[in-house]
Amino acid sequence: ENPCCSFPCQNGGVCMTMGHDNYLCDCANTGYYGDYCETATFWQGLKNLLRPHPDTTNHLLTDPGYKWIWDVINNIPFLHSVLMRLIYLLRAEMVDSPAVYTSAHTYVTFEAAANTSYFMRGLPPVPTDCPTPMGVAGKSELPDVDYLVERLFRRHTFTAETYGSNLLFTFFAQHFTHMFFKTDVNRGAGFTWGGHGVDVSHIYGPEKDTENKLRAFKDGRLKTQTINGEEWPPLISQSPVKMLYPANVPREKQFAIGHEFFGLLPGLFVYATIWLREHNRVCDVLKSVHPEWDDEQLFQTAKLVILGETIKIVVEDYVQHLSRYNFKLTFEPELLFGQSFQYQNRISVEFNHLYHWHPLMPDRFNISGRLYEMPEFLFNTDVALEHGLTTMVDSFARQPAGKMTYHNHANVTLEVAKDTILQGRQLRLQPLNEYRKKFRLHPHTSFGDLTDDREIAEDLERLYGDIDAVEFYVGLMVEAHRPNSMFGPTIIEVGGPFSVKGLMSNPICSPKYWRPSTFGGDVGFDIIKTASLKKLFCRNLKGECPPVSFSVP
Ligand code: HEM
Ligand SMILES: COC(=O)[C@@H](C)c1ccc(-c2ccccc2)c(F)c1
Repeated sequence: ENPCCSFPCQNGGVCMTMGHDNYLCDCANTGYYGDYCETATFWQGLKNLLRPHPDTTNHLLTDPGYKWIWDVINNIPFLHSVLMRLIYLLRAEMVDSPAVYTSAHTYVTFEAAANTSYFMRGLPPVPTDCPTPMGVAGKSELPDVDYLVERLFRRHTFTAETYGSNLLFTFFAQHFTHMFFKTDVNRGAGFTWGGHGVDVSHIYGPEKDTENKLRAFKDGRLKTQTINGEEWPPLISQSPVKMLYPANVPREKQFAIGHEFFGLLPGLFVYATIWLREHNRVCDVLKSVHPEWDDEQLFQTAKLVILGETIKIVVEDYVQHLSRYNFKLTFEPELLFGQSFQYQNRISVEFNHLYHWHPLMPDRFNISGRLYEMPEFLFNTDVALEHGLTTMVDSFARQPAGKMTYHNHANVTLEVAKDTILQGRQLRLQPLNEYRKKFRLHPHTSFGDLTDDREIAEDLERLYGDIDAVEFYVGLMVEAHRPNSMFGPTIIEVGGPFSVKGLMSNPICSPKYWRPSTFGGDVGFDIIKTASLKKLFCRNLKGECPPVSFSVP
């Protein structure tokens, strides 16, 4: 058997087989040494002393008892900037850049860096010639997936998200992440057809041809149609882009949106419409300042402003909400100028899997008193037009999201959960505990340490046999949440680095882009710097603006 199957090398050391029975741990550039890279060098030891355990950091940042400290720090610009820069750098450094692994190789390849059809891998696949599917731990067979989904995921009664997250949050998560989580099902789970970052392809299309079909080619604007006095996305008859609708949706009810899958839910349609209106609004603002500009310059510049607004809102509204930090998170690319930072990103398959937040979805939707069961809501292209956008937003703002935990998958999403586990097996993802170690968390020592539900702990023990054999997605879904947190520690400590790196490594954050002239002067730059979720909606809705935020009012 392959001696690297037990993942013997610690602290980022690389396991290299030496003949059929031996191995070597390559500790180069890790700050550690020894047979297993287990001993810290002097400087690494010092750094380790200065860096509190992630659970401690999270506690300090989220526990209400310390809120007053952060209220002070948030108002001391110098101190706030130092800490914000630290978060950027400490999170981003945990993400390999350039990418080193693909799902097809257990060793470093140039292909990993060069071939963007691959999702990146945070950890290489489990070698194929190992005693068990998870390396050496656990049984020779992994648990039956159907049993796992029924036993762990099926929702019995809806559990609301602890801190009041609403459906605006749920649909924002789905809408935003589908911009870069685009598994190329034809090639397999390790492949993507997406663009590896915040490229706003979900608004403008995945490539130039779609973008050209969505454009009006007048004043920089995107095509719209007016229905009941409101602007909406065009129909595919006006913009013949590829859209995935089921056969029961007639063509004259099929809308043209930047992402082919966004006919799936009215929540995605609402966000697509809001961003479409915002793009056209920005074009009008830019045109008033630059009457000399042609359609192309107005379009390209508005697109850059929309991209900037997206990252601003994701950092300061969305991640601020889900991290539950009392420290104010800010989008300030200038903090990284002069630092060693790579403005490049690669989406990893582990980030994709950990972001399968289907439990956030309710079983039915309450649109101003009218209840829609899931089957009636899916691919429904009438509901938003019937109620009007303002009512849709108001209803989503008031409806609670589901909690990201076990026994909370709506029926219609059970199949997806099953798919995710199967894909994890196909991709030979390493056990949850190996990811915890890579992201500086202690490995779980027992099933009781992993989940707070005793019956599930006993059941998983019987199924997996060893805590070191628990699979990635299954482990994430049952993991006990941290106090004051929406998720388990592994989702936060693994998702955090991928999220922060993906946001701050965007080209517009680099010194050559991040300046007024890129965005049409201060007018465009200020739209980005003052963007917020509330403004995004309230500037683009008719009538009185609903209570827009990511929490129920
Ligand atoms: C009723 C609501 C939803 C339905 C019916 C649904 C359905 C699906 C389906 C059918 C897939 C493809 C599954 C596969 O074959 O791999 C998928 C993928 C995915 N879903 Fe959902 N989903 C819903 C809500 C959400 C939400 C709220 C999120 C939150 C982030 C989310 C995140 C994802 C992600 C990250 C993927 C992987 C996409 C890819 O790699 O191509 N989904 N979903
Ligand atoms: C991890 O600490 C951080 O850096 C904070 C700011 C942070 C950042 C990002 C996330 C995050 C995790 C999973 C998916 C999306 C975002 C998160 F949960 C926390």
